Amino acid sequence: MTVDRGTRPARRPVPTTRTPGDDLAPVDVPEGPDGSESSDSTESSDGDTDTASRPVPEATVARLAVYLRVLTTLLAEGRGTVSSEELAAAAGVNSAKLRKDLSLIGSSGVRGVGYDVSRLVAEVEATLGLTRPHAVALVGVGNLGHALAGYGGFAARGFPVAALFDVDPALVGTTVDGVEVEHADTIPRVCAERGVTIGVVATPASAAQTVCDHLVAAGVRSILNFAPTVLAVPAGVEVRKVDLAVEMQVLSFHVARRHGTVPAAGPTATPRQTPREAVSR
Ligand SMILES: NC(=O)c1ccc[n+]([C@@H]2O[C@H](COP(=O)([O-])OP(=O)(O)OC[C@H]3O[C@@H](n4cnc5c(N)ncnc54)[C@H](O)[C@@H]3O)[C@@H](O)[C@H]2O)c1
Repeated sequence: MTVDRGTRPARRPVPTTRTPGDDLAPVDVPEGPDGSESSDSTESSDGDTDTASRPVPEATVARLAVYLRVLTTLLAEGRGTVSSEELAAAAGVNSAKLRKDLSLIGSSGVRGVGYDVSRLVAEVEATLGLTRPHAVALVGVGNLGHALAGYGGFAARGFPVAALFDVDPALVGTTVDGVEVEHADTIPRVCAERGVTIGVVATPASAAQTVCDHLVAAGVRSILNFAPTVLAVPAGVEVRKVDLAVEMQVLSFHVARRHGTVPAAGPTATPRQTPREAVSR
């Protein structure tokens, strides 16, 4: 899966207050076996005038979102600065990795002081494209969709639910958290009118591609898909697939490995059971 980096806003200039060689300098941290960050791991931001044009690895993007959650809490508490160690601990990563991540977006701390919280929030938000809210349309207001639509945390983090769609006559016309459920036939018109930028698909798999096509036709370029199917989209449209069962399978793998029940070399081992469905992310 890829992350659309083309729309990333230009990085704000960062004052060069860091002392050369201080302990907050970006550190080269080798990444995991997927090698996802290897292409960027040997460069420091020192003297690099092209940080904003370099791709930010997807694993870093995911961690930036976690750092932002911690930072916004600190900001709300009135904190002016935070050390890399404190921020890393709160985010659940090691501090070298955190410094490396932040160096990739051109952020650096000051020795003995740490990072300026409000400036770091602005820099991470700019990198994640969060300088303006993203109107979200959710399609399929069933068990999952209803729960997602009613979760206030999305709006609080810049993703207000602007539209809800379903085809069930019993649902169309009802409201969830003040937003009316409209018929899915109106997706193109309503999404265009409300400037929807993110579509969430929470329909059965059989309806997901059609729904996705309607969202794309309405100009939606980012889709979060909960349905257990792979969606085909044109170039320039990003799809992220969420599958909690896959996450649990990964957890299961780690538990099994800890207990020594997973052979080191999988291909030669006798498979326990073939999964009914292979899900790609
Ligand atoms: N990714 C995950 O971790 C995860 C977890 C739970 C459920 N799911 C998936 O999410 C989807 C929804 O699950 P659920 O339990 O809420 O199902 P549900 O049956 O309760 O809800 C589905 C809703 O989609 C609506 N719908 C059907 N066709 C539609 C269309 N063409 N346009 C608009 N709406 C339409 C239905 O009327 C219904 O309200 C399923 O595909 C399910 O497999 C994924």
